[in-house]
Amino acid sequence: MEVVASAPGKVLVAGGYLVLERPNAGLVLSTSARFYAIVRPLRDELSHDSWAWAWSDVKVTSPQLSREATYKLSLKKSTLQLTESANPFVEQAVQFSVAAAKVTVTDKEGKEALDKLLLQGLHITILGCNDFYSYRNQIEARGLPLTPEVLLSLPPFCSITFNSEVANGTMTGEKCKPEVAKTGLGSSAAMTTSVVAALLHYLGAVNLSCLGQSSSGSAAGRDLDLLHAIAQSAHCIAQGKIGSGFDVSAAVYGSQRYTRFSPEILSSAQVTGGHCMSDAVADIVTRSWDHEKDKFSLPPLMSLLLGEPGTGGSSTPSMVGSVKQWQKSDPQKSKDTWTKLGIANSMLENQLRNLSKLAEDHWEPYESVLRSCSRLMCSKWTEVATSQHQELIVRSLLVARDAFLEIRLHMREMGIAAGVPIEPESQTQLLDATMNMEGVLLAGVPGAGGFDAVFSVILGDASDAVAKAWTSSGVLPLLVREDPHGVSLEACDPRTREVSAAVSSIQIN
Ligand SMILES: Nc1ncnc2c1ncn2[C@@H]1O[C@H](COP(=O)(O)OP(=O)(O)O)[C@@H](O)[C@H]1O
Ligand SMILES: C[C@@](O)(CCOP(=O)(O)OP(=O)(O)O)CC(=O)O
Repeated sequence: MEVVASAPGKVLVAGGYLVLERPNAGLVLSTSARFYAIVRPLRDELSHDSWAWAWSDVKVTSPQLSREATYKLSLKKSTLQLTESANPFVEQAVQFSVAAAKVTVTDKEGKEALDKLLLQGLHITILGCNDFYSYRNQIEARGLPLTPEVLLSLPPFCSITFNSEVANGTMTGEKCKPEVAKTGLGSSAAMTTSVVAALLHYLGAVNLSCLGQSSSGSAAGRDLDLLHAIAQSAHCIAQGKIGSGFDVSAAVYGSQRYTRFSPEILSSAQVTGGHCMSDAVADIVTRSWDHEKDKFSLPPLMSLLLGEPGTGGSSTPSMVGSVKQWQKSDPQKSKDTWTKLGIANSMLENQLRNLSKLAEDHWEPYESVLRSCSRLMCSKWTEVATSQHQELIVRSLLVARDAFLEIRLHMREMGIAAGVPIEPESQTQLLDATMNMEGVLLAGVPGAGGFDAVFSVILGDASDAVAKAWTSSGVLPLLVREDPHGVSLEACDPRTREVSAAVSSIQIN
């Protein structure tokens, strides 16, 4: 038996920093970039004395990193014997998932099957879509143009390039491993979630075959909540800190309006540091997880485009630290900025929701006015509204833009006050220029901000023109798009799918 599960990467379009504190919300879009985890047994046959084994084996294969790690798994404690950690996210995902399966699979038949699967050993293969990684340097080094077509020509699940050691801390005298050059889509959250999903399904703790019918309270909804609790815990322990968790939530449930869980939920898992797995997991699964994930995605005929300006990387934890420091040192001003940001975030959300509703209720006028606006700069949008509904639609588009400009303004203010480059000048120029292009609704820095990436929300078919304009100004347009689906059970190894797609395209040609 083989189980393949996948989970998406994310883009936080609004709510950066604020989402760290309940009850502020973040608007997060999940993407077409996915991590895949494949779980199969290490051995098919078990010897007659296997029932007495205290240990089984786990092998983790990462073809893109040309890495293979093997571990001994304690069947009693659900812990891996670690001499040197190779991939803390996967290691924690394995420990938490095995412990969760033991805690939740309680029927006799299920337990017997679980024991057998564990004795057979676990072989986990991990694959991340190219969209998670930055290829900008190699493209430039080869003198190729910064176009999506060049990215498309890369083989799927390419080997991963590392940032140069100089860029990664050796200058400060620390000896550290080279870091993967990333695009900022939340690789650790998508990877952890895919591994937890594949393992929990493989071990019989959840059934991911009927995810289509998930709603809160349904069996599929409860399975997703268990998967979320385990993935979130494993992710926090591996990361050594508790962030807002919007990345894991998007990897599990897809695009959403997210309000964080209370960090106290993870206090016992944190105290044990993941060493006494069964106690930690028994505690985690009985806690009442209070994160909120309301349905939210882009209205129809709007698409998400990401670009890599390639001016360097930013460190989210240190930016968060500086913002928190500023909150302490200037409580009055920071509260004021956060209140304004909160209002603007809600305004943006409400307008996007309003547009989705208008599309649902008045599809024809919606479609025609969005198509017209997609060919014009925003200053001309009001001119093309020819009915009352279209006027409402255009008004809503313009209010959404204004709310977003307000968000950018206060994020910049916050960056200046905290002394961190949340929307640095080079990004401001690019974003202003982008927001003035035909058919562009929004352009901003995702998540914590910084130099690494920009996103844009674009009407109708205007994305190609924006991508071309970005290419000519040295910004690499990425292939990734919004895809509201969260975690998913896959029919097969994605590499075989890519091969059959390639074969069929050869036959067609
Ligand atoms: N394709 C892959 N296969 C296996 N491990 C991967 C792969 N891509 C990334 N990783 C690992 O995932 C982790 C990503 O962590 P991090 O850099 O903190 O990610 P992020 O900031 O994107 O969440 C690293 O430990 C890295 O080695
Ligand atoms: C500041 C934040 O609110 C948003 C950070 O968003 P990013 O998308 O920038 O995240 P990373 O992938 O961790 O770099 C921190 C948080 O919510 O945890």
